[in-house]
Amino acid sequence: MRVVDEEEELYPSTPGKVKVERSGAAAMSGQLHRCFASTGTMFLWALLLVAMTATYLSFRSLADTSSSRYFTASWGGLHWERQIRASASPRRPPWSAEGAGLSVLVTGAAGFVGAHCSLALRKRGDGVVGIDNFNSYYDPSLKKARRALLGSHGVFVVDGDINDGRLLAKLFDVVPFTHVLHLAAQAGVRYAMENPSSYVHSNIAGLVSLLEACKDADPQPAIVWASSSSVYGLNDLVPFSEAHRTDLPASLYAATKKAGEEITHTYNHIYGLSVTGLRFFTVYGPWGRPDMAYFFFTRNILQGKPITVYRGRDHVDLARDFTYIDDVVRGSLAALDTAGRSTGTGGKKRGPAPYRIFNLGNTSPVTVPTLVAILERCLMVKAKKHVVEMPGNGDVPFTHANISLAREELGYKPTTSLEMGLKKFVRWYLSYYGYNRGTHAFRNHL
Ligand SMILES: O=C(O)[C@H]1O[C@H](OP(=O)(O)OP(=O)(O)OC[C@H]2O[C@@H](n3ccc(=O)[nH]c3=O)[C@H](O)[C@@H]2O)[C@H](O)[C@@H](O)[C@@H]1O
Repeated sequence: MRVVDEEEELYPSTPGKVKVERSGAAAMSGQLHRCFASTGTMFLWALLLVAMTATYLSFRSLADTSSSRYFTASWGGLHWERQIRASASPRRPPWSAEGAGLSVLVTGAAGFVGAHCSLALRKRGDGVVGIDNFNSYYDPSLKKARRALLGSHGVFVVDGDINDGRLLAKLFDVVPFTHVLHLAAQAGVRYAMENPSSYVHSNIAGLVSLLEACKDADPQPAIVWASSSSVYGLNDLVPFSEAHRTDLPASLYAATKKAGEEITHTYNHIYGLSVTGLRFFTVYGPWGRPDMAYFFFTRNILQGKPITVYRGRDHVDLARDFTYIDDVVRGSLAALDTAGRSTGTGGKKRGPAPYRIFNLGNTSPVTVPTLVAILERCLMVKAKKHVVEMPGNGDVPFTHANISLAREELGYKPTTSLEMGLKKFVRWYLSYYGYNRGTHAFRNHL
């Protein structure tokens, strides 16, 4: 009885397959027992039963070792492969001014930065395939809307998890991706105290699973991935430069991003994978993440609900180097364009490959009260502010990027002020969610 219970837990979405075989085998043995009573025949059938049980057990262990829960995944098949190939094919000829198009696997493609980057790549003629697990960290309907937008531009997004090694291997089998833009992650600084294991699942285990697939792929892709400004942690030298220490994380989120930098370094060192880590600084904009302050402040202000504004020690305001999505997209695409090749084949390094890290910030920090004041102006509604001392929840008092390195090597040059970017965000927010009261006034105002 207990065995069956455990199985139900193991195969929650496929109760039929394995159990049917087993109960089928048991029923069959009963019938056989009645029909063939002679000892010799019984012995033969007993042997057959043992063989069947052995086959079943080896199938089960295979299922276990290859992450059985993915056996039911809705991917695979000729039609699916055709969709993947079509989506991955660059649409600009190799002799075009920009050169041959890239073929990019974007993880977290239904996420905020992932959707914007996928769209930008597609628009300039690169091939893009997305993968996203559509988890419910925030409203999955927003992720699905982003996927629909991508679909309307010919970008196919696979519904799957980067921890599914079989799926990743299949994708690399079907398409020789030139690049991977790895943006799938468990984001959010403060949520790490609520659900620490989700950070390990996505940012550590998921990253390793992806790197394993990349190192085995032939050709190996170049990897550009999202690290975070949070790796600077308690570093108090400003502006934050790539040369500063990053061994003082203030949150588990930051620690997993820092670990990601070390893990990618290992794969670069052992397998010759070309790696570029981008330290994003509080990225915001249209189609953004509802868990971020600017987003839910907007919602609460419009709904007349209070917002909590954290303040640092000695009444010092918190500040962030808020960076507009379009600037980050330009930096990310430049990172893909300048990424040198991976050098390994057959899982073996054939020579040194590039390992790079860049800050992608705005270089002009803004305090949280100023962020609120800008939103109040955009929304023409006064916020109900509730100012509290910053709780010990992983937040750092300020961030400020030095972007010299990205400017030199990527030509990165952010051009959007927080005022301008928030205007665009609010315009999108109102058009996406609709807001009956005074929508027209807002439209004219923006
Ligand atoms: O730069 C980064 O690397 C990180 O930027 C953001 O993290 P964070 O800067 O904390 O962004 P928000 O959660 O939007 O918070 C912005 C500011 O508002 C403050 N805040 C947040 C929430 C709140 O209720 N009240 C409040 O004052 C925070 O303390 C922080 O100073 C993202 O959420 C992370 O995923 C990302 O990695």
